[in-house]
Amino acid sequence: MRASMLRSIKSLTTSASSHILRRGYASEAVPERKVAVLGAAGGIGQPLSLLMKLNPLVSNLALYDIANTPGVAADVSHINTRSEVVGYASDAELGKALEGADVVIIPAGVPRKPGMTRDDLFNINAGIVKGLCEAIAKHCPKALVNMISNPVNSTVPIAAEVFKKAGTYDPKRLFGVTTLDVVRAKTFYAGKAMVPVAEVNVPVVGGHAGITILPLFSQATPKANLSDEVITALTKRTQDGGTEVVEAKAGKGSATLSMAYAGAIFADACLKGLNGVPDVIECSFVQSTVTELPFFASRVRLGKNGVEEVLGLGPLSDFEKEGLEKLKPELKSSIEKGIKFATQ
Ligand SMILES: NC(=O)c1ccc[n+]([C@@H]2O[C@H](COP(=O)([O-])OP(=O)(O)OC[C@H]3O[C@@H](n4cnc5c(N)ncnc54)[C@H](O)[C@@H]3O)[C@@H](O)[C@H]2O)c1
Ligand SMILES: O=C(O)C[C@H](O)C(=O)O
Repeated sequence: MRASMLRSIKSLTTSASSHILRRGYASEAVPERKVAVLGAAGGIGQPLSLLMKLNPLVSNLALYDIANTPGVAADVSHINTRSEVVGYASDAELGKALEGADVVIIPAGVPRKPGMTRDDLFNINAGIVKGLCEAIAKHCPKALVNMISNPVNSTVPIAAEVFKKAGTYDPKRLFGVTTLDVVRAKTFYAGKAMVPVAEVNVPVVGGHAGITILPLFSQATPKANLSDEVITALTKRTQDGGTEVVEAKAGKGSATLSMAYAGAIFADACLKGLNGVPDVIECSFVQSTVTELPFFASRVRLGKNGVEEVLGLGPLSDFEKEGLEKLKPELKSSIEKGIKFATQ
């Protein structure tokens, strides 16, 4: 049983790496890339560190947390893949963790408990994110920052203001990770449309909290003839996906495994973009002119400098147009809350 499981994991990583290598460059041309995970010993941080260790595009993996880092780093470092793993365990070591990083992934911060909104995490997580972004501005100002810590609708504007204050802000390099919304929308859609989940594409736009999450099922592929009732239910389930997990975990945190998967997909897309792989497109919460709001999640083309192009929304159904107008006041206020926190 154990041997066959190990064989499956090995074949999974081998086929994943050869697939990635096939998509743009020969193995000998894969550049050196350092990825830093801040909050690496947490519920998301641990499986995300594992998945980044399995990614053949990573040459150096820096695992930083304020608690339990040595054990996680030692454990992950024994895996026989390309990257060299170093753990960094205290504030004094944060600079070294960040130095030379191409991509910094931030899952540091507290998760929700049942009955809480993501905004209820603001008071603790805003300060954590601010401190980490100050260090990024100092030690790796050119890194692509993948913000996972909630509330994403506010933590991304906080990061932008910290970088502006430090004189290092480049909107092309700051991303709110909304990939889990896309992962959920794809899974739920495949279940209802009875299509192979691996073939499904669904853009999810707006933000990352409740009604600010707007899946565009009218653009989902493969096409399926779903009723308005089913589309409404799919939309609600995608918007409440995080809460579904928080309630199921009953006080033991929020999504960690599916988030690690989503975070690994997004970081991999950033690395591919940096490496010059063409046509890498993912949804992300970025500085945007797609609507009147200064930050908005939509499909983004990734390239050698981060965001190469923020893509528009495409044609929306009446239901989606209504959802778009409804989400704007909440998203605007979360963005303003983040900006106010960071500028005062
Ligand atoms: N964007 C998304 O889709 C998404 C999905 C799931 C969870 N989240 C968010 O991700 C965050 C982390 O969730 P989790 O379940 O991993 O929580 P967790 O409590 O299991 O882990 C958080 C980790 O962050 C560490 N940490 C705290 N302060 C730190 C600091 N200053 N520097 C470095 N590390 C620090 C903690 O020691 C801990 O190991 C939460 O805010 C959660 O809401 C976002
Ligand atoms: O719901 C949460 O609090 C965590 C995360 O944002 C999620 O969508 O799962």
